[in-house]
Amino acid sequence: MTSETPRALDEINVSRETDARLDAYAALVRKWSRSINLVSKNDLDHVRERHIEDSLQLASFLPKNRANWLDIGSGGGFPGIVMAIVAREQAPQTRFELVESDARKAAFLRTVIRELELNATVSCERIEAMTPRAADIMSARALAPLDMLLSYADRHLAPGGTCLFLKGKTVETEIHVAREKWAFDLSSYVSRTDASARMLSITGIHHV
Ligand SMILES: C[S@@+](CC[C@H](N)C(=O)[O-])C[C@H]1O[C@@H](n2cnc3c(N)ncnc32)[C@H](O)[C@@H]1O
Repeated sequence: MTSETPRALDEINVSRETDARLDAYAALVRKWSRSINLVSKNDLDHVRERHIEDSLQLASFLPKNRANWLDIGSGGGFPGIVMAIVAREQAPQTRFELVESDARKAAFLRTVIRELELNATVSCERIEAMTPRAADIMSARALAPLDMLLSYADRHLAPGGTCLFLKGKTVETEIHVAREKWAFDLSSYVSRTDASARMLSITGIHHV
């Protein structure tokens, strides 16, 4: 097993305007969930606590300078839309691309981007089929095991770029398996929404 000592994540404060946008986004998730499956039925009354707060943990990694942020397997927009909402005020020079292969979810994401006036686009494609993006930051939540995410990063991350992955309780095993194929620098952070989950920040990815 791997033994990176997880650290604590910084507390995130958002303005009243950003908070209102996050609430408007949660309302859109609930509305569209009547026809498409964006979050589980059990989570519909807890979108803010279970999905938005979890995604918000990446906000302290918003870049200070102009940057391209690639969120893959975005689904209903976690964490990509949440980051684009925070960035609208805190890092407006950051441009987001959300990759989602399901056409109905991609249509939902485009609606949110339009209604909340976000600096983001949606690519309705499979990540494996896309031309390399040279992203400064790549994020993913609940998409694939770490070794697969690193193969996507190897293709789509710019040199010196950073991956931010929200991972559940299998994280230690996933890190162990990934280390058989990949060398990388890892910082691990304890999730504020679930003590057994981790936020991973990964740089310097290359094949072993
Ligand atoms: C389990 S959901 C997670 C969605 C979101 N990230 C979240 O945390 O709620 C995974 C999403 O990734 C999309 N997806 C799965 N494989 C993909 C691929 N290879 N390329 C692009 N999107 C993919 C699916 O359509 C689905 O919406």
